[in-house]
Amino acid sequence: MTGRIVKAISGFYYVRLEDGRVLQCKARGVFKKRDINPLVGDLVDIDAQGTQEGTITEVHPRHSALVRPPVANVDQALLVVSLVQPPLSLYQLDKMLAMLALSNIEVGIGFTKVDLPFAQQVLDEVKPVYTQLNYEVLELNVRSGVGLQSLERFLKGKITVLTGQSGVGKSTMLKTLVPESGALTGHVGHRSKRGRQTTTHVELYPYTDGYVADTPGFSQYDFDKLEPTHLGSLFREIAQYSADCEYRGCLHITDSGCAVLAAVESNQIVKSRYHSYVQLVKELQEAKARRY
Ligand SMILES: Nc1nc2c(ncn2[C@@H]2O[C@H](COP(=O)(O)OP(=O)(O)OP(=O)(O)O)[C@@H](O)[C@H]2O)c(=O)[nH]1
Ligand SMILES: [Zn+2]
Repeated sequence: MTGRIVKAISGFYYVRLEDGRVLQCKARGVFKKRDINPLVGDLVDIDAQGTQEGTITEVHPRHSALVRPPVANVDQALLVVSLVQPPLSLYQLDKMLAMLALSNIEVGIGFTKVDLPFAQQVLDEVKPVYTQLNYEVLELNVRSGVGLQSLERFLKGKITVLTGQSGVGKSTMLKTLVPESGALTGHVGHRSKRGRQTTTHVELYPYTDGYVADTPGFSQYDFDKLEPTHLGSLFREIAQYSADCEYRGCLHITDSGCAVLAAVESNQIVKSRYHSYVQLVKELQEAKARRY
């Protein structure tokens, strides 16, 4: 039988079969020897023992694997961002887009709380910036169900991780999409704020022949080790214009004659995006300095 690992806790893997049953499984001992570590998201073969338990006998090849959070075969992320309450931080948004680009995950942006005062104004300002960069942008009011059809289309048949800052509406969204989700685990990663950074608990919830993953968030660990000169490749428009930048190893911040700077001055690159980029270059330089 073949199934998908939807949860892993203390050496047990919870494998969901095509008929919807979930079996509690152990991994075969030989995996350790072969250095195979089954991950949530893996497609696996199992031998069932009775109706509740089984043994994982084979792990199918993965098309991707994230380390922090540990989850395999993720197709895309939905970056959940609230327009107001908490207020939109373009810097945080651009930083998370860059982090997801580093992990090589496709990403859509879900703006939430469109129903609240001033949200529409904020949306009108920022939406064109990101659609112009070819990000899929969803407008959502998770409480009342506005935008749920576009969300359903976005999630269909894919394994999607929900990510975003605290308070933006991820749990509300998950509860709306998968009403049982709250009852099952109580969102280990989300509820205990103090334990949040240390827990690596990931759970996949079946949704319209795909899965939605509830994760404690993406780690900054690998991002902080990034060379500042590589950051430009994670900003779509900066990557595009830096092809015309003649300086090797250019940070596109000070050199006159830099093609990226020229594009910023002529408004072909949006100023807020460039500000986020410059701020992040500084942070990476500081992180690098701390390492030596
Ligand atoms: N008005 C409005 N409120 C929303 C919407 N989505 C979520 N909320 C509210 O925003 C608050 C935070 O939502 P959560 O779903 O807990 O946010 P979260 O992203 O899971 O936050 P953490 O658990 O801290 O990671 C709750 O009071 C929700 O009811 C929305 O679209 N519109
Ligand atoms: Zn340059």
